Amino acid sequence: MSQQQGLAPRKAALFLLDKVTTEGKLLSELIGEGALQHLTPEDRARAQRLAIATLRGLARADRMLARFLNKTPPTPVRNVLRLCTVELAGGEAAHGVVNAGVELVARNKRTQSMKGLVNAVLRKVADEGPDGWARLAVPRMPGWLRKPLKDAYGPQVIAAIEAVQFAGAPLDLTVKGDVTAAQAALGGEVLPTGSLRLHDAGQVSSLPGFEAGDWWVQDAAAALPVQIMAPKTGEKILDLCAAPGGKTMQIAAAGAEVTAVDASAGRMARVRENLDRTGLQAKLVTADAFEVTTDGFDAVLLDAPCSATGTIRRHPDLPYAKDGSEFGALIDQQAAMIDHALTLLNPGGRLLYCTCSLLPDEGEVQIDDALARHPGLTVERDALDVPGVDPAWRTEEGGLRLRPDYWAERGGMDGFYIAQLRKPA
Ligand SMILES: C[S@@+](CC[C@H](N)C(=O)[O-])C[C@H]1O[C@@H](n2cnc3c(N)ncnc32)[C@H](O)[C@@H]1O
Repeated sequence: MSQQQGLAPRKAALFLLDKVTTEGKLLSELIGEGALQHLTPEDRARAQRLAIATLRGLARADRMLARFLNKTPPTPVRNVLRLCTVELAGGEAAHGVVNAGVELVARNKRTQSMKGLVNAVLRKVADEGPDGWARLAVPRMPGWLRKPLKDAYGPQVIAAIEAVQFAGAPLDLTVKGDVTAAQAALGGEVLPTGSLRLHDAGQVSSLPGFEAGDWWVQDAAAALPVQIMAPKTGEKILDLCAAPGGKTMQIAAAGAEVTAVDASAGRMARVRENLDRTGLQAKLVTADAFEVTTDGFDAVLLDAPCSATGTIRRHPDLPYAKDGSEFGALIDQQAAMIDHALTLLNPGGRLLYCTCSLLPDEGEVQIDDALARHPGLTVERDALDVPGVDPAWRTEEGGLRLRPDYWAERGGMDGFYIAQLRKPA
């Protein structure tokens, strides 16, 4: 690869890093807005990989760099150093990475005066090599997030979660038909809960069965809410926050009549694509959940908008893009959504509430509060009795707490909270 070719994905990765660390943008938003569209597919994939790897190793890169810096440089220079440090840690040829780092700061008028510093620091980082990197501590989550999670789970659990987050996530698939046939085609491991887990899967759309719609990507933890809800053929089920549609497809595949609602038209387009690819049926409604007034559903799935703090294994940008300031509003909205969802259910119907959050305020506390607000509402402990679910994951109020460090030796799982409520008949 020529020097010039190597620079384009690095420049794009830096653009992403700068936006995440200074403007609080998520990678998915930036990529959705077309931030990588000018690149070739190969460079696009490389830029994305670089940005993700850098964010995953950010705290460790800062620790390494702190040894060689007297003071923190301006963010654009700091991000070049972080990116190159992570590349060097991954075993990339030192001269190529150091030259690229110097070139990246030299090209920008505001940073070009620091190219000598970048050159000197990156040479020292290169001397440390992957071994020096491996000796450093596992990166910690930023304090704003680590503190409440440490209060909830204790320091040992948080260290275990951070280790899994740093390791990254394998690819989990939910298979529409026979999982052993899919395993024969794709390899991997069938998890105790029935998802198929692939390590080093590569490009998803090139995998056998993608075009045919035999499966869809869905973390094993994210597949559990619908397994717990256990939709039946002919039931009328409302999926109130449906996009991109993983759970909608599970409900449809079970033979239920599903109405999928989401407020985002862009994300709803993904549901349409997913249904078309898998040949599954659902009625799609692009609307705010609070505007939905059609009632008479046997079950409602409320996969509520949340902090997404359970998905950091796959989305290492989140701790750097967010600061917790939006979470209070999300928690209030979740409670209001539970109350609204209950109005759409038939008497005796079930409400499956879940969030991909690690914060008890978005899980256990929501269920405690909902039970207190709605006399006669009950929580269904027996529903949690599905294959592969460890009884130790159950919580006091009757839900399921899934943590990223569960199944750590297999690659972990997303953090999730799941509970099924029953409306009085
Ligand atoms: C956790 S995601 C849902 C994931 C989805 N259930 C799945 O399994 O693929 C939450 C979704 O809620 C949607 N959302 C946020 N606020 C909403 C609202 N007020 N009404 C409806 N949907 C909303 C977001 O657009 C997002 O797609």
